[in-house]
Amino acid sequence: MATAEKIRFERVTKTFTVRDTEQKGAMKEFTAVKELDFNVKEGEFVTLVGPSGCGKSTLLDLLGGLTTPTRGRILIDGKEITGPGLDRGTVFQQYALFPWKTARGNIEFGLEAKGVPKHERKEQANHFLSLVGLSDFGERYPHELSGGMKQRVAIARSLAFNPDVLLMDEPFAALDAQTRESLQSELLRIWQKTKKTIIFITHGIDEAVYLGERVVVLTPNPGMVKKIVDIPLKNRLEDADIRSHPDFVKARHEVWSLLHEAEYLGANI
Ligand SMILES: Nc1ncnc2c1ncn2[C@@H]1O[C@H](COP(=O)(O)OP(=O)(O)OP(=O)(O)O)[C@@H](O)[C@H]1O
Repeated sequence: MATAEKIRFERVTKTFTVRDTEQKGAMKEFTAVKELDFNVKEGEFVTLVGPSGCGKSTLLDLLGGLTTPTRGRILIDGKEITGPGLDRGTVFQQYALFPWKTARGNIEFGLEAKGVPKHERKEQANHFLSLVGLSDFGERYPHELSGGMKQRVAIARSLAFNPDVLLMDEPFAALDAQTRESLQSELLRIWQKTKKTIIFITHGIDEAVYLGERVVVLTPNPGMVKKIVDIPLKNRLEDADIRSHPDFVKARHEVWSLLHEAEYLGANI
């Protein structure tokens, strides 16, 4: 069971300078996320939901070290994030694979950059191809793979870097419903095997509840933590129809209700 603290958001606020549409030529401050203050435990799977524009990607950029907080700080293992690092891997909605490299080549690329010798690269690529169920597809190029397979390669590539934390930005949003469901359970399986800490952004309430041990619900404009909902679901993988289980239905309803409170009126969920 997860115990040690892995990530800590300390009153994190991010503002952007934007054009003031009411005053020609003037600029103003726009607060994307405000006073985020919560912790993620080592090995925990946390999902984040909120309406469009509530700052989910901003939060992930901050975690990835691509931008820095305007106020507050984010700590990983007690150390402040000051930039990108191999301790964090990101999987995006678009597969971002190199089209000129095979599935295996895409996975090996990160290992090569890390200076892993050739024979070890091959072994590790085999391991990760098998982990994502693509042992027979290593020599295929991205255009020869389905959307779900491409996303599996992207996950394998991120895992090959052996990051402590996996950041996932709506990774299954572009997939059809059936492929999405099968990748969700595959991701749970991978998480159980690898024990990574996962931060997963989604628009899907079902997805958030199915995957997350906790769901962080964000408010729109600015993005603040509305509530962190515990999802005490057991047997997610063993129960083929877990989404019909009363505990799932109850948790789903709680998140749904939060996202339909007054401040979300007019927001695009
Ligand atoms: N570089 C930037 N400059 C100015 N404003 C920005 C910048 N990046 C993001 N924003 C604004 O910050 C807010 C949060 O954006 P962000 O992309 O994080 O939202 P999101 O929750 O990921 O949205 P979606 O669910 O639609 O992907 C938005 O209002 C966006 O316009």
